[in-house]
Amino acid sequence: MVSSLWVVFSQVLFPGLVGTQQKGILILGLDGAGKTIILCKLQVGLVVTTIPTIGFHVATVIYKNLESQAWDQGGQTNIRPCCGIILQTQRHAFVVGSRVQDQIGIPKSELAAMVEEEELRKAILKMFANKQALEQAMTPSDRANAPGLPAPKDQKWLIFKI
Ligand SMILES: Nc1nc2c(ncn2[C@@H]2O[C@H](COP(=O)(O)OP(=O)(O)OP(=O)(O)O)[C@@H](O)[C@H]2O)c(=O)[nH]1
Ligand SMILES: [Mg+2]
Repeated sequence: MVSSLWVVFSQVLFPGLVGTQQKGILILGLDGAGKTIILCKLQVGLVVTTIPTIGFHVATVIYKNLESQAWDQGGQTNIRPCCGIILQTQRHAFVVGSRVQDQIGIPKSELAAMVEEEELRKAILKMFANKQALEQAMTPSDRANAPGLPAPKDQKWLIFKI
């Protein structure tokens, strides 16, 4: 069963999709942000117990006219070796936790490394502020303005709560 999260996720990443399409998604973010849970929820509609991802976790999600291969990169994994995958992947989602303590560890270097790639300079970065159901969660706009998330130069970016 595909969850309503996938409807949000796919519409944010691929607005106005027409006809049957195959698309790739790369999910990046700090360790513990909730990337693997999101991918499992997208894939099987269930919230599962996770362990930290070492390397990549790859899953195919099929919903209506969209078949997507999603790459979930462990937050402790160096971004550089995966640049080839980044460049082949049509869309990129950056997940941040929305609790104050999620700012510790700062995704700045990860994000900076990503947007520094020449091919991604003109990309629109879609960021997902996760853990919104928690009482102490910051709003997406507070999260976007919080320390540690640089406003990338010349980079349009959008933030969505999940
Ligand atoms: N309350 C709450 N907890 C969440 C949410 N998403 C993830 N978590 C918790 O955050 C922890 C880490 O989730 P993961 O999905 O494993 O995080 P990850 O981003 O894949 O982490 P790495 O694989 O280390 O990069 C788990 O204990 C989850 O239960 C959420 O939306 N709400
Ligand atoms: Mg993981």
